[in-house]
Amino acid sequence: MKTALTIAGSDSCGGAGIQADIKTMTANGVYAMSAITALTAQNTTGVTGIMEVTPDFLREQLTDVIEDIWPDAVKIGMVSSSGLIQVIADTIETYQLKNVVVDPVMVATSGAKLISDEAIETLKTQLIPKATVITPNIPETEVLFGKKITSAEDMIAAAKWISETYHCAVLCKGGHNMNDANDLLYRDGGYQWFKGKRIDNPNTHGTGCTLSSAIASNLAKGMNLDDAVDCAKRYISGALAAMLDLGKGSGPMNHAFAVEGTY
Ligand SMILES: Nc1ncnc2c1ncn2[C@@H]1O[C@H](COP(=O)(O)OP(=O)(O)OP(=O)(O)O)[C@@H](O)[C@H]1O
Ligand SMILES: Cc1ncc(COP(=O)(O)O)c(N)n1
Repeated sequence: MKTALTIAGSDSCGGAGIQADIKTMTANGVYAMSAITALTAQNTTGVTGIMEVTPDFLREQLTDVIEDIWPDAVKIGMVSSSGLIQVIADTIETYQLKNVVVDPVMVATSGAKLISDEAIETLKTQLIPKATVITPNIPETEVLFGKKITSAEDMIAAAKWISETYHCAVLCKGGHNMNDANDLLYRDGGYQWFKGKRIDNPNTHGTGCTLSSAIASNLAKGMNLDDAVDCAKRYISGALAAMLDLGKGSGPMNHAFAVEGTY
């Protein structure tokens, strides 16, 4: 069985972060492992608390996992401080980890800031250049690009600039566009659109975590990046279309929409 490791924050309500990642990896047929960067106390209406692990404890989790079970792919989500980002960057280098998907999580759907300003700089200089692909949403792309994005042409220009600057593939997600759900993949000097039908579902907590984990799962299984994104896009569309409706805010998706529940 192929394996994938998520390095991310825990979401107590189970829709995003480590919990979404493990559900997604499991539903996509790979063995999921985790190294937790922070505990969050949150639900579908907001984040009330964040308790980070120490850089040493993150390093210990990563070393224990990697030296025992080799991860065929790695997904990195919420990492809120520079010290933790540096540990992850060092670990990628030390073990020469491959198929590294970085979701540069900055702000939760509910509005809470999940990274410090200083950590954004470390993310840019230390982690993004080590990624196979990064998966920013539109606001995150604007932060990395330094300019507003108001059109499909802007998405292409931003993804091209980020890809050429940091030497990684860039999947600029269009979930924040109100008219469609088209994502743009810029890699190797060219781009491709992954078109999605917008699903009329207000429950989008954890969509970014889920998409990036599905891409990591597909890379672990040996798919090339284009196929990995294409299959991941179909998985997230299915999870959204299942129309789970839980909680008082923007609720989670049904990650197990294609999993048989009776044994
Ligand atoms: N209503 C929708 N219908 C169909 N696809 C959607 C919808 N909303 C988001 N998506 C898709 O979900 C994926 C995640 O995109 P999005 O831009 O929402 O990421 P995000 O903002 O990082 O997510 P998060 O909500 O976790 O912060 C993308 O493939 C996007 O196209
Ligand atoms: C631990 C953790 N990681 C990531 C997110 C972002 O997901 P979303 O923007 O869908 O809330 C989150 N809310 N919590």
